[in-house]
Amino acid sequence: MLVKKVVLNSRPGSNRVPDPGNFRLEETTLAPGLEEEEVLVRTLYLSVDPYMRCRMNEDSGAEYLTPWKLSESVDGGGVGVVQSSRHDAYREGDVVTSFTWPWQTHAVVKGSILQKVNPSLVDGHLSYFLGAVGMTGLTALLGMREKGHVIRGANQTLVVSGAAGACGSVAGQIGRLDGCSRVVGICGSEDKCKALVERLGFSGAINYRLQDVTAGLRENCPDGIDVYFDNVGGDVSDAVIAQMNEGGHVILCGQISQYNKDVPYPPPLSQETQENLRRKNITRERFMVLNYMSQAQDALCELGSLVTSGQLKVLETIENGIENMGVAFCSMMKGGNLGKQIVKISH
Ligand SMILES: NC(=O)C1=CN([C@@H]2O[C@H](COP(=O)(O)OP(=O)(O)OC[C@H]3O[C@@H](n4cnc5c(N)ncnc54)[C@H](OP(=O)(O)O)[C@@H]3O)[C@@H](O)[C@H]2O)C=CC1
Ligand SMILES: CCCCCC(=O)/C=C/[C@@H]1[C@@H](C/C=C\CCCC(=O)O)[C@@H](O)C[C@H]1O
Repeated sequence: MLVKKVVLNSRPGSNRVPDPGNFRLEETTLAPGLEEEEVLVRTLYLSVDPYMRCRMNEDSGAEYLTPWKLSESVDGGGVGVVQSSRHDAYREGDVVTSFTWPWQTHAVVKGSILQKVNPSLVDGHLSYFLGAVGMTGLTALLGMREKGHVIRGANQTLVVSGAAGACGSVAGQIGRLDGCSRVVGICGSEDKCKALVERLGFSGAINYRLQDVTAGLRENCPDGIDVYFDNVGGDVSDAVIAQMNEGGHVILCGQISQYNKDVPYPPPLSQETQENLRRKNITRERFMVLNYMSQAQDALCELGSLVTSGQLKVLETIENGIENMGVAFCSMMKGGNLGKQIVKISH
């Protein structure tokens, strides 16, 4: 069978913005037949995610992220359908997902990398398994619950950076559903600010590209900030932490503003921000969703029912075609996405 695949064409270098030319589309032939434990899958949707920027480097900077190899098939989150199987757990027609799905139109994979999913959990919106009812939704839900210390009725103000993205858009909604009295998002466009307030029920939104974040926070958070879901790091996070209340909590989810720079993860904080955290006794704990996979099944069921009941709104930006994987990835890294950035590969 002739299939299309995306390989890593070149590395951007650890201090540069990635370019679609860093990826290359190739054709390859899948050998007929399957070995024992193997499964032939057809790809429906692929995910592009910020951590992939680190996998483009020779050294990813994180022990759990393997660098992609030059001229080899790239991989990441994917969802697809089983076409044939020599693994006991999978049958033709099953819908399956994986964190390490090859960027190919079809692929032969080991059954052990797949998990079977139930389409009714997402009312048939299978791309949600890569977003709100998948890895980024889990990150938002479990990050808020494990590190946010939200107490219903405690009149807490939550601020979310990267608020119109995949994790941020869910984190803000979970904060509201769990009882925060004020939820303010920080994001990079007027359209995104509008979507947060009008579609997702955020109390307010700040466009960090146009507005002074410090002034915007003073206006939107008159009682200070109790919980901060941090997706971006850098200057935005310094401004948020400066207005946090005594005993507040920072959920250190990601630091995308630093991923095109040659710095360790998490990147070092300024003296002033370190002093703010210490003086106000603010916790700032790193959260990694992969460390909480024992809670994944229950959390995915909760996310699924919040979505299907309409309590959790899903935002997605869908690009079409495997040839556009690099375009979609680079666009997401620059803020081209509203909600989860997905690439549709086949029907
Ligand atoms: N800890 C964990 O287990 C996990 C962590 N993450 C982290 O969560 C964060 C969000 O990921 P995800 O939801 O998938 O991605 P998003 O859907 O949020 O997409 C990335 C967004 O980052 C914003 N951005 C890009 N550059 C900057 C910058 N310099 N300053 C501020 N914002 C910027 C852009 O939005 P805008 O228009 O607002 O600039 C862009 O849309 C990332 O840091 C990621 O690494 C993700 C999954 C798991
Ligand atoms: C170094 C930057 C990390 C920033 C945080 C982040 O985005 C973490 C994301 C992970 C991501 C890892 C995915 C797959 C790892 C396996 C692939 C491999 O390297 O072989 C996600 O799936 C879970 C998050 O914790």
